Amino acid sequence: MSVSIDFPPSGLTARTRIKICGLTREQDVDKAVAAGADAIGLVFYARSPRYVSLERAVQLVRRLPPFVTPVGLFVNAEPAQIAEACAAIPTLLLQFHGDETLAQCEAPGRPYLRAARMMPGFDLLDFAQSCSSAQAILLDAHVEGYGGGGKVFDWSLIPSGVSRPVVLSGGLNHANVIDGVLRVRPCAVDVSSGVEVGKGVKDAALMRQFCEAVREADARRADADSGY
Ligand SMILES: O=C(O)c1ccccc1N[C@@H]1O[C@H](COP(=O)(O)O)[C@@H](O)[C@H]1O
Repeated sequence: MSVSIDFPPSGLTARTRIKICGLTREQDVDKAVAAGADAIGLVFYARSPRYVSLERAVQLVRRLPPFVTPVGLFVNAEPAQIAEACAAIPTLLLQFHGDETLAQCEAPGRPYLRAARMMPGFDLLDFAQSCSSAQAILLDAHVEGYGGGGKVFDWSLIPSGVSRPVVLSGGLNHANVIDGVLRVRPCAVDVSSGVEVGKGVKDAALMRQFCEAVREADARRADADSGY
């Protein structure tokens, strides 16, 4: 039986969720949670400078309180690697950031985010239609090496009427995220480079400033929506 999930239009989203990605150290997990992250990203892509082994990821996930979601980021991974991660971390939400097919995204049987690498000419409407089982489409800049490049893409490339909720990503930081939330109205934002002092090394103050900026954007958005 196929199940279709109805999602709230972005205007009804109570608050913009925050994912902080590329964590490699316990102290950064604690600080991300304290700053207000709803999700933390664990990069299982071996070519990334933010790569964590599964053993390390399990240690990091143990730090999480209830209701903070661990997200496993994969780039063209072998099914066995994904299955092993799902078994070791039962609450893992999957993020596919490579060239995975729909069948490969659905095979683990877990909720997943599908990354779209935005560039002029990319048909996001068609892409979202083809990922109908994705919990959300994560919009990132098209960069060499698949992602985590700290590059902002042209938000005017996002058409209206995308058929899945969107997560805004790509070069976000505390200075530009308010504009991003107000313009794109995503269900969530995702940041990595913009809260780092070194690859995989996060900064407590930058994470806090980022989360505060998102809350500020939500307040402005609520005011705008209520006609203040
Ligand atoms: O973080 C990485 O190293 C990475 C590697 C391969 C694919 C994606 C990766 N990170 C994701 O990229 C986006 C944007 O990150 P940034 O804020 O521009 O640095 C984000 O979704 C990360 O999860």
